[in-house]
This record gives sequence, C-alpha cells and structure tokens, in this order.
Amino acid sequence: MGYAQLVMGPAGSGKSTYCSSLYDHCQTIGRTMHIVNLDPAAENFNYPVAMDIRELVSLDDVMEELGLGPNGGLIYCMEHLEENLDEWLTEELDNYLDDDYLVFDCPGQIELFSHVPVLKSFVAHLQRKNFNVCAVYLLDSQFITDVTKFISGCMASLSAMVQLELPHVNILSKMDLVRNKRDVDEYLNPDPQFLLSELNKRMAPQFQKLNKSLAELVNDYSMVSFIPLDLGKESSIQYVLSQIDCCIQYGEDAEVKVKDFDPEDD
Ligand SMILES: Nc1nc2c(ncn2[C@@H]2O[C@H](COP(=O)(O)OP(=O)(O)OP(=O)(O)O)[C@@H](O)[C@H]2O)c(=O)[nH]1
Ligand SMILES: [Mg+2]
Repeated sequence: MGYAQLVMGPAGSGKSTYCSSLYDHCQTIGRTMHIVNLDPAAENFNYPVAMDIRELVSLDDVMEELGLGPNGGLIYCMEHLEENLDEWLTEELDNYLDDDYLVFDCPGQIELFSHVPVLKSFVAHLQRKNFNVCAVYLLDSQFITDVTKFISGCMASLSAMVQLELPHVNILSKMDLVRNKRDVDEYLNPDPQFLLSELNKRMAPQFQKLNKSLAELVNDYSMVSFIPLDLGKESSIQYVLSQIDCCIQYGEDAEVKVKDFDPEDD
C-alpha cells in the first residue's frame, strides 16, 4: 500500500512552499517522502523533484505550437497528462516502493479541481496502483480578512471535495502573517450563523437569501473546517502531517505489528 497527498488550492496559496517545508520536516525526523511536480509551468523548486510533469509535456512548447495562452495551455497539458496516465505515471511509479509516500504539488488554476476531470482520473489511477490518497486543500489565511473571499474559498474546496470523493483536509496557510490569532478561530470551524451575519453585513440586502443558502451549504458539509498551518513552527507542520497521516491510515500497519507482540494479549 502506497500513500499520497494531492496538494491543491488557489494560485499563490502556498502549495509549493508547503511541499518543500514538509520535505524538510521529514528530512529532519528521518522519514522518507517524495515530492512530485504536477505544474507544467513551474520553474524553481525548493525541494528535490522526484517526478516532473515537465518531462512529459512543456507548457512553453504547448503555448508556442498551439497558440494557446498560459491557462488554456495548462489545461491542454493536464489533458495530455490524463491521456498518458497509463504510460507516464505507471512508468514513473515503477521507481517507487510499495509503501512509499508521495506528495503531488498541483498547479493553482482553480478549474483543475472544479470542472476538469483530469485530477479525478489521476486519483483513480493512483488508487488502482494501491495508493491511499488524501486531498489537501490550502487556503491563504489572508482570505479570512474578507468573509466573501472566505466563502468563495470554501466553495472551491467543496467542489474539489465533491469531485474527487477523497479524504479531505483543509489547511489555512501562512498563519505567520496573521497578527491577531483570535480572528482566525471563528473561521477554523465556522459557525453558519456567524458566516451568515458577516456576509449580510458585507453584501447588499438582496443577497440575504443567497447568503443563507451558502452558509447552510458550508454547514451541511460540516467537513469545511480548517487546520491552521504556521510553517515557522515545526510543531504546526507535525500536527498537520499527523492529521493527514490519520486520513490515509499511514502508520497503522506499523501499529498493528507492534500490537501483535503485545505481551498483554497472550
Ligand atoms: N509569509 C508566508 N509566505 C508564504 C507562506 N507560504 C507561501 N508563502 C509565499 O506565498 C507566495 C506563493 O507561494 P507558493 O508556495 O509558490 O504558492 P503556490 O500555491 O505553489 O502557487 P502556484 O503554484 O503559483 O499556484 C510565495 O511568495 C511564498 O513565499 C507562508 O507560510 N508564510
Ligand atoms: Mg506552486
């Protein structure tokens, strides 16, 4: 059984930085983790790139040859990935062991996890290869300064959740930039009444009914809650990782082995 995180979130939400911090953390604690670049437009990396979509397809070539812009070009690249999953991903995965842990650093174009099916096929492929996959969705903590931004961030996360049907962990990134940590608490497990009153304060009266539906939607999927992540604190990274590990049952096999030898069981 292999393990994988699919790291998603809007452009600039801190996905690649999270991946490199996670990598460093695992180096420190002596744990093996491989980071995969799925962004055909990425250029600089702060982590060793274990697999790289750019070896399959280059955004520059696609834009030049097909006359596409950067976003259309990216969608084309991802569709190309989808068509080549059997060759490319299967071949690349052959380099890893059965119980390896992979982290996929995705591009930030939001359409990738809202309405383009490539990630769904990608996940299905990983699952066929016996990977336990967790969706990790990053939202910039600066979004909570504006409740309308926060709600739209929640909706985007929700659409990834509904589309991918994976264990799902939401992270509020860049906590080092939050000055008043108390402001954050209300957004980590948002109360629908609180969201509703904040939205109503911000928006014109004709939106009240819509606001109510949005707040209810967030509440109905009570899974829209966030774990704060402060990359400056090793303990924060460790906590986030432990929550994700729990979702994909990483480490449980080891526990079972320990239990097998528990003298009290005799
Ligand atoms: N202060 C602070 N800045 C951060 C943190 N994480 C990321 N950043 C900054 O936010 C910007 C975007 O970070 P990236 O990690 O490239 O974000 P991304 O989600 O990978 O972006 P795309 O791949 O373009 O979608 C960079 O300038 C980072 O230095 C953080 O925890 N704290
Ligand atoms: Mg990135």
